[in-house]
Order: sequence, then structure tokens, then C-alpha cells
Amino acid sequence: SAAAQDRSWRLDDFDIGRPLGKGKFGNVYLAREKASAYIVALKVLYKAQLCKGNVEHQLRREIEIQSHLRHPHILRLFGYFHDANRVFLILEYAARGELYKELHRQPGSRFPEARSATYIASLAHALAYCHAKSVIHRDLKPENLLLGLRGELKIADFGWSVHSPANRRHTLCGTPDYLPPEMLSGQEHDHTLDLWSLGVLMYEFLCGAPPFEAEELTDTYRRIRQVQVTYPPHLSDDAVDLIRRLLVKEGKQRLPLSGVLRHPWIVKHAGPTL
Ligand SMILES: O=C(O)Cn1ncc2ncnc(NCCc3cnc(NC(=O)Nc4cccc(Cl)c4)s3)c21
Repeated sequence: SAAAQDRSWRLDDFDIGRPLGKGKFGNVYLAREKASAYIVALKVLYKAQLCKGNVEHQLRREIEIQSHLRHPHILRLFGYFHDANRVFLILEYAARGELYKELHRQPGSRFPEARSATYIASLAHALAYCHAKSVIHRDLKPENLLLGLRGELKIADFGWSVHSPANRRHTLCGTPDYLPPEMLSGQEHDHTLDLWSLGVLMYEFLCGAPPFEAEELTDTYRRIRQVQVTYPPHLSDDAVDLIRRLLVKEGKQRLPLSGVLRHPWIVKHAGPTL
């Protein structure tokens, strides 16, 4: 509610529960707002770490961007507050946790086609909503996808999101597996960046590993630049067709989200949830 933004929150407004996850800049805890008994996730970020990582402006941008986003497949950021040495994000609680843990629990670490299509359709709806507001996420990967109480997908962590078009200001940290060629060469990028990452995620949901994964980082970079993908035999022709239309070097040539939602592979498998 808007009230969540106006009133200033404090740590003793909450009962703190079990840790939900551990992060580079701080941990996430289950928490209950005392007055309403509302359950949230509370992410604790240490200012010293944020300062050392030179990411304070990214956090401010995330808070600004997230405070205007309202979508069933985007994890809500209800508000934030800080004390002497910590910043706290008050987040929607995703009861079924991290999607990548669910992915690796599966046989072969991959989802069946119908489940993958439902997740891709949810992502396409959420991204269409973001792009309509000129917001690109830029960091779509299984670690940033959470599952709600009924297993519904929630995009989380807009720590790398920006208004498009944009240029990368920061050196990349973390895996390059989900980044398009234009991000590797520091070129200007736009919302079509997220279309590439959607293709990488679709491949990983269906195959159990991202398409450009390699032992050496340099090999991953080369395979991304050359769009070097091999398709395992168990993939349906429709699935291969949709991935091929997203993993295209030229951003403008990638299938737009409207085309993704109309694609036969999505309509066939995720039809009822569209
Ligand atoms: O995922 C888990 O570990 C466990 N988990 N399990 C359930 C659950 N329900 C809700 N949230 C969870 N986790 C927090 C998800 C985030 C959302 N938004 C973020 N933003 C952020 O970290 N920003 C940020 C950080 C450091 C620097 C900068 Cl610049 C920006 S993290 C949950």
C-alpha cells in the first residue's frame, strides 16, 4: 500500500525469523510486521559492504525502480529503512523460495516442457510490463527467480535494473552466462538484452545447464559472441525454434515479447495460464 512508502519503518517494527538466504552484501530473514502480523522477507545490507562494492547508486536506483513496479510476477519491494550501519529492504515473501534450487532438485536438473513454458510465459508477461515502463532488468538468471506460495514465478533483485537505453557503467561481476554479446563488448544495450536472457533461461530450464557454459570463462565469452549453441535431441522442434529466435546476435532481430507469447511452443504448453 502507499502507506508502506510514506511511514518510516524501523527494525523493532518487526519480529525477525529464520534466515532465508545468504547474500554477498548481507542475508535475508523471514520477518513479521508486529502491528499487522504481515509476513515479509527482510534483506539486510551492510553499508560498509555497499560502499566497498561501490553499489550504493545501484541500490538507490533499484529502490526507485521497484517502488513503481506492481506485477504478479515481480517480487514486491514494500519499503526500506536504515540504521547506523545497515540498509533494510522490506520484500514480499516468496514462500517456495529459489527457483534454481527447485531446478536442481529435478531429475537431470531440468523441468518438463509444460512447466518450463509456464515459467517463460510468466517471465514474458513481467518483462513486457517492465519494458512498457522503459525498465530493463539486465540480470535475469535462475538465482534471481523466486517461487510464490502456489509455485508462481517472481522476478527478484532489480539490483542491476536500469532505464533503457543504457550503457554498462560497472565491470561485470558474477557469471556472464546470461549476458548477450552487446553486454560483453560494452556496447549500448536496450530492452532486447532481456530477450537474450529469456532465451538462455528457456534453454537452461529445458536442458539443465545454460547454452554457453564452458570450463574456461574465455570459452563462454567466445561461444556467446559466436552464438554457438547445440540442441540436445530431447528438445521439441517448437522449443528449439523459440530458443533460436531469442538467441540472435543482433538485438533488433530477437523475437519481441508479443511474439514469444504467441509462439506455438508457449500456446501449446502454457495456454491455460495465458
Ligand atoms: O532468495 C533468497 O535468498 C531467499 N528467499 N527465499 C524466499 C524469499 N522471499 C523473498 N526474498 C528472498 N530473497 C531476497 C530476494 C531479493 C529481492 N530483491 C533484492 N534486492 C537486492 O538484493 N538488492 C541489492 C543488494 C545488494 C546490492 C545492491 Cl546494489 C542491490 S534481493 C527470499
